[in-house]
Amino acid sequence: MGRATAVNGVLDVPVIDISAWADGTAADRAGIAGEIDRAARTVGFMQIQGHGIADAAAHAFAAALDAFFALPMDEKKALRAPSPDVNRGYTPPRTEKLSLSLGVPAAAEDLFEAFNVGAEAAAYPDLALPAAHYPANIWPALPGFREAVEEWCTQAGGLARRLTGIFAHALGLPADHFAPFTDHSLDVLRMNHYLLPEREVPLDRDQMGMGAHTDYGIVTVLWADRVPGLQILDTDGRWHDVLPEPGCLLVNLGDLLARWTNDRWLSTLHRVLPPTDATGRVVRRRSAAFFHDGNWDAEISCLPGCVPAGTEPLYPPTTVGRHLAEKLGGSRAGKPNANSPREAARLRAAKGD
Ligand SMILES: O=C(O)CCC(=O)C(=O)O
Ligand SMILES: [Fe+2]
Repeated sequence: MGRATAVNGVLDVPVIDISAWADGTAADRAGIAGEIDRAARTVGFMQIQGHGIADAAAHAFAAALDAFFALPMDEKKALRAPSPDVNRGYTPPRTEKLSLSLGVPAAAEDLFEAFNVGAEAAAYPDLALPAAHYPANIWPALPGFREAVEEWCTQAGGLARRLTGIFAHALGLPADHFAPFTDHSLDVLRMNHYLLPEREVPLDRDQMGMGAHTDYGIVTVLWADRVPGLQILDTDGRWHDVLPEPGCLLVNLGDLLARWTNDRWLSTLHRVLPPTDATGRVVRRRSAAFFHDGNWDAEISCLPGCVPAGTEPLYPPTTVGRHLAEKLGGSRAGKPNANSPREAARLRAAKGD
């Protein structure tokens, strides 16, 4: 595992321009893959420039997200999933505890409200996928909302898939290595909104916007307001603020890449503090995490080249479906996940704020 560069205590989340990936020379591609490998080994987060997603798609998506969260609470609550196991629809504020996805208790429910959409079994009629893992989406009756959100999923999903091609190169694997793990990937978009009504009492110190967690899948494409709140944990156990540079999308690696690479690549712990202004008032912040999580039935075990001779892999084999169910059972259904001991230990060892 490498070490991230901090300058005056501020962690450098590398900006990586991938625009030359498609048509560049072999040297261009090797350069991009090398930068990705370095960021993946040292930080687990990166800022992708040259991603090719038009500003117009981001603006239309942000407008849709605003229109949704501005709906009256009773209309939003009518869009809740029938049970917490169904990772779709609306999640009211103070419903989830993300740190339970690691099995670490939290004093209070996380502040965020969210709206989730994802891959549906109906999109793969030939595969007879289980509806429990690929449930139908729940859409609000907001003109243009579904179109803007689906377009964002197409764009973010395209970027995630392009990135897995770069990851394969960076790991010395065939270009299409990840294809059999992702041809019916369980992708989910979680739109997050951090806001408190004016009348709320001041927040407790341990109130989280979103509790500490790692992302569960392969790779996350994270669109976020340039409002402080997001923090990532470095390999020395210190939290650092992260703000995306204008025009960049944040990208972070999820647990499956850590498992495949035996922690050569990092699934970085992150959290969101309640976003506040200089006077300590909570201000509005928006983000949207597109999770490229892999096929629910894909088996995940360590890549052969990543286990040093004479040692055992750091993680036991699992399937995407089992791993996601354990994680979501923690965050959404309040059942502490006992199967993330390595990530939980990293959080427990984190230094105070
Ligand atoms: O709000 C953010 O910036 C991060 C959100 C996040 O980590 C998530 O949705 O998994
Ligand atoms: Fe996350």
